[in-house]
Amino acid sequence: MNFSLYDILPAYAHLSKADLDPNWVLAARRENETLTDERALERVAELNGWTPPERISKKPRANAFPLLVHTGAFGWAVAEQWHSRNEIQLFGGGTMAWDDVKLAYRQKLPGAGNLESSETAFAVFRDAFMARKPLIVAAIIATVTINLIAVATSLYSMQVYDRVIPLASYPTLTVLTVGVLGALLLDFLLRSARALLLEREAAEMDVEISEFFFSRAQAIRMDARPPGVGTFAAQFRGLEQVRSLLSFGSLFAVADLPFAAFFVAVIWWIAGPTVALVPIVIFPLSLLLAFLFAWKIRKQSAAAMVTGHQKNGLLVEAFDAAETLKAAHGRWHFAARWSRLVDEVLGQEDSVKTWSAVASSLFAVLSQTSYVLIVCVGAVQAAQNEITIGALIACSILSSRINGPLIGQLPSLIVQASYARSSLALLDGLLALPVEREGAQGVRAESLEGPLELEYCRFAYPGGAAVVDIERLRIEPGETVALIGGIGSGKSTLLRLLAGIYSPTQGAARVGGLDMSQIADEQLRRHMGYLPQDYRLVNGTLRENLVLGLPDPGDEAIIAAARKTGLIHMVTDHPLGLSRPISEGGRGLSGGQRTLTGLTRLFLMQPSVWLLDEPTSNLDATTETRVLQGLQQSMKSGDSFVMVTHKMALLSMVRRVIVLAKGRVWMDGTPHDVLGELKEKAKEQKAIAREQGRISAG
Ligand SMILES: Nc1ncnc2c1ncn2[C@@H]1O[C@H](COP(=O)(O)OP(=O)(O)OP(=O)(O)O)[C@@H](O)[C@H]1O
Repeated sequence: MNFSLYDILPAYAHLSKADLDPNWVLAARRENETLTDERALERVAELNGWTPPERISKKPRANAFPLLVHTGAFGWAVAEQWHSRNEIQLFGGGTMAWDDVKLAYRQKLPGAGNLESSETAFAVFRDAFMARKPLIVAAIIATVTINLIAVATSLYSMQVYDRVIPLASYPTLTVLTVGVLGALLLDFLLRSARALLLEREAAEMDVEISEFFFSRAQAIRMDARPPGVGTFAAQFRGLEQVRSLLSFGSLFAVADLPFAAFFVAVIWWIAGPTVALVPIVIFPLSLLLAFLFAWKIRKQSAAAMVTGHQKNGLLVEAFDAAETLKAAHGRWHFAARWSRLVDEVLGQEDSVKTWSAVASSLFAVLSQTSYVLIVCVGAVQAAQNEITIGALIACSILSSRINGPLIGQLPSLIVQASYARSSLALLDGLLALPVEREGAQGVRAESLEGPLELEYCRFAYPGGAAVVDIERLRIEPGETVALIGGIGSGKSTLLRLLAGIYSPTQGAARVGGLDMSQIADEQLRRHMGYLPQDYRLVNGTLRENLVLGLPDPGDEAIIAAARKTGLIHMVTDHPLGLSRPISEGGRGLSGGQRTLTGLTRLFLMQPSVWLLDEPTSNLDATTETRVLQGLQQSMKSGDSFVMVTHKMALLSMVRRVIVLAKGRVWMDGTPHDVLGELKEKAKEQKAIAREQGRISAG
């Protein structure tokens, strides 16, 4: 039998603790790939946009496993570890001689980033940078050579003035000119190669870093997410600010810094300490001033950045809540807030701009002053025959090299550095937020079958009091439960805790005896089918929304599920059917249509635990009946079912009702008992109200 990647890649992802996108197969299936041949992995990586697989040519060490191996006889397999000196252990049982392995690969799967690391944002950039050591070494060699060539051109001028002109020595001039032109050609080639190579690498670094931060942001625990979407998104722009500071252009400027000392040494060597004293004083003075400016604008640039993010947040909110704003005639209120923020940003940026303009002029003047003083001091020395005219010319050329490139870029570098510093602090804040189940690193249990349990479970939103406080709650497999209670009593929050979307602030939430916070997210999500109250769709097609995060079951299964929920009308009413486009957030669809899409997705998913938050609140009576029948058909006998509802009529479809009040379990029993108790309580309250009415009337 010839095993294909279809069979073994999920096992490889499982062993490498990676979160394999279930739709990875789609692209290959579209191309009718069998994925059994030697090149299959390279093609899969290319079709899915993954980084190309790393070929392992030498005998791997124990820490290099798991590996994907291809053998001529059996096709693809996953090597788990060494079995003996020359044999490898294969996933699913069996061993194989290493010599029989034709090809071995390591494949980096997207999202398999080291998300649990508590690195700082700076460390993320630094590591990406340091991972490219050979290139950095090449860049350093090029930088050294380019600077040496700069010395060569100044020495050329010195020789021309001192040796060629006085003696009219044309052969020497020819030799020197050819030599220096050759050096300039080399300079051009080195600069171009350095820029080309490094910019290409910089683009790769960008992809790597932005993917890291994107996955990290997506992995942030739901209950720890910052509330402002727009503000949160704007923080991401900080990545670009840091990136532009760390661009190779600015790094070259900084790399030139040590050469300033080298050029001063050359000036000293050519013209002696008196001339060298000029750059020795002016260069450090420029640097000192640069640090002073940086310190001066730091506070303002940080403030401008925060306000800029708030501006972005307001913009997103204004678009998101456009309908409410229009209905409430609240546009002016937002316009006023917008103008206030714009003024604030302008005010804060104003001082940054002023200081950077002052810095620009000052550095330009300092650079000129350095040149003038070198010429002036050099002229005195030349007049006293202490140095030659050639040496004077060479020193003036070198002075422009000391103050030129770096000092010229300093003002913009200072501003960039200041913004980048604030951005790094914000990105650090993002990295400090707790992530779900450490990305893909959680425990992968054999099975999650078993009860849902909460024990001494308290949950509070950031900065708030506990909204759920439950000592013990156990929902057995196969149980059907309705969660009811007044508005704001904590039903939705409790459902999210049961779904593992939120983690308890105190206590534990378990499924099948395992703490949910320990279980790999992907396994937990496959087990738990959670339908939020306001189901949002994502930009794409209806089909994409229906199979989001699921292995594509094919159109027939989708249509069958859509028939069960009634979503089928939405499919047949549109000329594009399942390919009907869905706009961001599912705008353009009714609330009921969005809920049906979410429900159909759950039917396709076939979870073991169904957690539905007011699933029928947007549905008409006929659709509600159809959906409930569909649910009963779709649920397997051991599936647990928990539904938040305000509709008392729905209690007949469950065996247990839990009533919440102020986040605590107030009543818990069969629908008959709970409804009876609720009626009793209502009667008591009426009697108390009547009594109070009589007393106050009397
Ligand atoms: N994202 C949030 N941040 C802060 N507080 C929240 C958040 N979501 C809900 N709350 C608060 O938690 C409490 C419980 O809210 P929850 O949505 O769980 O109640 P509920 O019983 O589902 O209400 P409803 O019947 O209105 O849907 C409420 O007081 C609410 O104000």
